[in-house]
Amino acid sequence: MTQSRQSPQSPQSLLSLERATVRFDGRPVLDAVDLGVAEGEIVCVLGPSGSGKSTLLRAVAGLQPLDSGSLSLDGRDQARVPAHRRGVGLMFQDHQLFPQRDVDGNVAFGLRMHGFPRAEQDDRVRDLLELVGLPGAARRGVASLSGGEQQRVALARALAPRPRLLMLDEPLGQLDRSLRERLVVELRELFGRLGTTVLAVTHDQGEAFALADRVVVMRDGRIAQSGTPLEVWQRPVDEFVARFLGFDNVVAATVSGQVADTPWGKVPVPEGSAQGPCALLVRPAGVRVVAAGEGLRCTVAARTFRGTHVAVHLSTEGAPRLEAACALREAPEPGDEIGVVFDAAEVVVLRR
Ligand SMILES: Nc1ncnc2c1ncn2[C@@H]1O[C@H](COP(=O)(O)OP(=O)(O)OP(=O)(O)O)[C@@H](O)[C@H]1O
Repeated sequence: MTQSRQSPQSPQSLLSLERATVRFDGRPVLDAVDLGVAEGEIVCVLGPSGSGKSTLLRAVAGLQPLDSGSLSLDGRDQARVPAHRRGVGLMFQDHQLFPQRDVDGNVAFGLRMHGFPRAEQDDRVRDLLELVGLPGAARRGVASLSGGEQQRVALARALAPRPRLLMLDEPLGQLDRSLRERLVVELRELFGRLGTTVLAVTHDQGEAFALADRVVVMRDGRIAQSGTPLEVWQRPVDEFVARFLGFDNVVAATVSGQVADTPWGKVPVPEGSAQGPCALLVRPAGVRVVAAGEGLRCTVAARTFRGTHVAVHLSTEGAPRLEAACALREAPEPGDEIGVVFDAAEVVVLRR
């Protein structure tokens, strides 16, 4: 497994979970999770529905007690610390703004709760609205704002009490794709500038990879893999993570030396790959189309335009379909008979 940069016990960890476990009806929904989040780090937790992401956030926020294991912030155990004393900020998917209040009333909410003097509240609200790109919006009613603007107000509200840890649950879930892509870049820049430590949960891998310093993939209450976006993308550890990331060229194989025996024939593997039976991933970029008569014989079944390339779906006798990533001008047509060779640099031997 790829190691995270911080061990859960690391003295630099702002947040540290050790064997954190939550059970519902006897079933572990968080199952002995070890996780450290360093000061200033942005960690995104990814995983399919029901894998325990929200339960993890709720446990850190103090909304869900652990059944066993421990959770500390700044090295202090939080078992007996109620939610409102943990100094963490939470922003949920449906951002739950107060519809009857204006923007100022929403952003200043936490500051009023904490008894900040009025002048300081006003200063902070002004600064935060500037920061999230809504200068001068303090008097607007939240109902008159667009979805993206409401999201920014929710973010300003979560940031206002200057939480030492900001937690985001599907922060951009409701928004359309182009707005999400823009906001995620802005968020990363904003958190970097403020030095905010962030633990975010999303099921959108694009969002997680764009936002995070480190990605944590969860499966059935456990951490399947943790690493930088590049590490996880380039070297998914097992078939679950590979398929979750959208890779479909995964087959059972047996590695011997620098070659794997697969239903697609012999596939070269990188030097030093683990030997013996495994699951094998061939990234679409490693499926190279060559002239018919060379390599593995395939027929083009379909093509999908993907903006930067064309995904070409290939059928071949007696083996699962293969996806190849082809340059826009070079993609073969459906029905074409072609040959395929594999590029070892794009092949990953996965843990069984
Ligand atoms: N209060 C509860 N009582 C019983 N079961 C619960 C409770 N809260 C969550 N669960 C169950 O725990 C599992 C994990 O739920 P959780 O909400 O943490 O998953 P998730 O990864 O956030 O999913 P999603 O992406 O759908 O929000 C699910 O099977 C869910 O049904």
